[in-house]
Amino acid sequence: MSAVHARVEGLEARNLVMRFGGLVAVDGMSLQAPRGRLTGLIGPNGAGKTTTFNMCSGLARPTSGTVLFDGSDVTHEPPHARALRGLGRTFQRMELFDSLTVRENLDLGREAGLAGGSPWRLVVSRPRDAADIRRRTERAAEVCGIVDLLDRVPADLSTGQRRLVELARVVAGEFSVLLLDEPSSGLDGRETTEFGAILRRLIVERSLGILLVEHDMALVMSVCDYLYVLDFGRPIFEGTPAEVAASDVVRAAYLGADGAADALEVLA
Ligand SMILES: Nc1ncnc2c1ncn2[C@@H]1O[C@H](COP(=O)(O)OP(=O)(O)OP(=O)(O)O)[C@@H](O)[C@H]1O
Repeated sequence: MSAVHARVEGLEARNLVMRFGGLVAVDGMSLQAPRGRLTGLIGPNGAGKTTTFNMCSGLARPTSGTVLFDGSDVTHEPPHARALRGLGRTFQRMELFDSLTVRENLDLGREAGLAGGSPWRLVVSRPRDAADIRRRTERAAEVCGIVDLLDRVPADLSTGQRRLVELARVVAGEFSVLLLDEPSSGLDGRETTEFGAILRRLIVERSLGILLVEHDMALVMSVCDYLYVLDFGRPIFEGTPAEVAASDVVRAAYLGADGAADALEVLA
């Protein structure tokens, strides 16, 4: 049987399978994370979200299945090659450089992208590059609301501020699609709301695509346009947050009665 697929501007995964020895961690996952849409990937602990994420970023090679970026097959490309195409990611554990200032951390987001094109550009940087980096760092700091933190060092910042720096660094990289792995972990309620507003701004003002793996259901339900739900490695549901919150399948596997009621309340 042959299916005709329309080209997706952004990230697409088709029928991903990942086996670890006898364990099938992901079993037939397909998803789309196009530009201009905030896409969520949710499910219980151990459902296969991070593994799916790693196959999308290139950190893990699927046992079978295909990953496409802007319509090109990137399944066999390493993460840096995908980054050059416009795919950026953050990690569950923050990886900021505490001895550098926030500005220098943000600069690295863009410098890494430029150097990826040619290693010589790290050694012999052009004046044009320096101006480009400064401009992008400042734009990213602005959209993430951290302009006043640029001269501080991450070691002196709160978890919430560090999360914003981490987001700003990947935004400075000027990627077209961002993979965000539990970006709100460690944030309090107010910080999570602010974080969600920034993600929406990136979607609306910059037309980025975002694929978000996140356990905070209030955040997921309030900011995502579309959700995929995994359970025991299998895709069990996809749809808008309202459809997910109303789904009996998702309620049984993941949200529970209380979680589904909370989700519907967030959406009301
Ligand atoms: N490198 C690995 N080797 C063996 N098993 C693994 C490996 N990575 C993940 N797994 C297993 O694959 C399954 C899916 O794990 P994964 O981390 O993708 O789930 P998750 O949905 O991200 O979970 P969480 O919400 O707890 O982060 C789990 O059973 C996990 O133990």
